[in-house]
Amino acid sequence: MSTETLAEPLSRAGPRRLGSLRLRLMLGVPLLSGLVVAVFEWSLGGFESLREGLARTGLLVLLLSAAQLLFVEALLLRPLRRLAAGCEAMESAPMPLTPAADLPASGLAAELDRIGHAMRRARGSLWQQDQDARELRRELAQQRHLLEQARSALDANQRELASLARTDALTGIANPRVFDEALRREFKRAQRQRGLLALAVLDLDQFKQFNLAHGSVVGDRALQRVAALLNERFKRDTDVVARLGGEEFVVLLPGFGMAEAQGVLELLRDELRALRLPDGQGSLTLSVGLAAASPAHPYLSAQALMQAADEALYIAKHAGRDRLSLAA
Ligand SMILES: Nc1nc2c(ncn2[C@@H]2O[C@H](COP(=O)(O)OP(=O)(O)OP(=O)(O)O)[C@@H](O)[C@H]2O)c(=O)[nH]1
Repeated sequence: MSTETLAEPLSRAGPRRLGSLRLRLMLGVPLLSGLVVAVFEWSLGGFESLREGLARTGLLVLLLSAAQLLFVEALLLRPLRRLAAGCEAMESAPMPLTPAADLPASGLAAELDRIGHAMRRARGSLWQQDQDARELRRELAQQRHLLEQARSALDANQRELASLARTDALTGIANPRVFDEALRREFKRAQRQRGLLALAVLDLDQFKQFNLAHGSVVGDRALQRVAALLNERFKRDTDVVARLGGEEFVVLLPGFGMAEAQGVLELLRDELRALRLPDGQGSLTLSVGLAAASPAHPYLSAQALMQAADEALYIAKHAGRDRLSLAA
């Protein structure tokens, strides 16, 4: 049974109810006893006079009342009041515990005091457990909050890592791995659908000289400008622009044949030549090797298409740079 259940009826027996109990005992028991004695004596021989009988009965009632008052007060009501007070105290914060040595040693009062004492101890212990549980709940909420923060930081790190694994750190465009995947995917699609696929390898001319003349920091910014220009020019969903490494870039144009791709790449070369480089540091030119797969001009594999574009670039370089060369 919980202490609340135990405490309720006892604490409800407050001072008013105990007072009424005392009144009933004080009046009822002596009157009843006096009446019984009077009837008994009268049956044995009767009183000499009615007055004498009434006086003896009244005296008896008074004596019994006094004795009963002492008995009820000392042995019953006082301990009950203490017990009720203990129960009321259980409704609030724990009371300081009475040391066991202070409790009466024996008798009804001692028993009731022990019960009250035990109930207060139980209440104190429950109160303490409740406090501990609240503290634990607070700590748990804090830990949960920290865990949420750590989880979202981890998610952000994972997203960043995934992005780093797919992009070129300097320019932010796709890296060779992403390009390889796209080339294989688009080549298979073009084969399946008997479509067109153009592939251009682009290499900045004399970039070593540019770096030497302007420094590698300016060289880095020039590479970023070129990447941004490529991104702007080739922005269809299916276009793929990547940096293969150093000053070499690649563009994959699904749906484009040789002539169409050549047209946009020549425009790009013009734009690059006119590109304002950081701090007005001269200009750059571009050599391009272009290959295109079509039903009329198929390639055996994606690697073969790539190799054809590479060979075309080699020819453009050896023919004097700053030009676009078509694969045979
Ligand atoms: N600033 C900068 N330079 C780079 C980077 N990667 C490669 N390079 C430089 O690019 C230059 C490439 O030189 P080369 O391979 O000789 O090519 P090139 O000078 O452009 O000559 P051609 O290709 O024959 O026209 C080297 O000096 C590299 O150090 C980079 O990320 N930043």
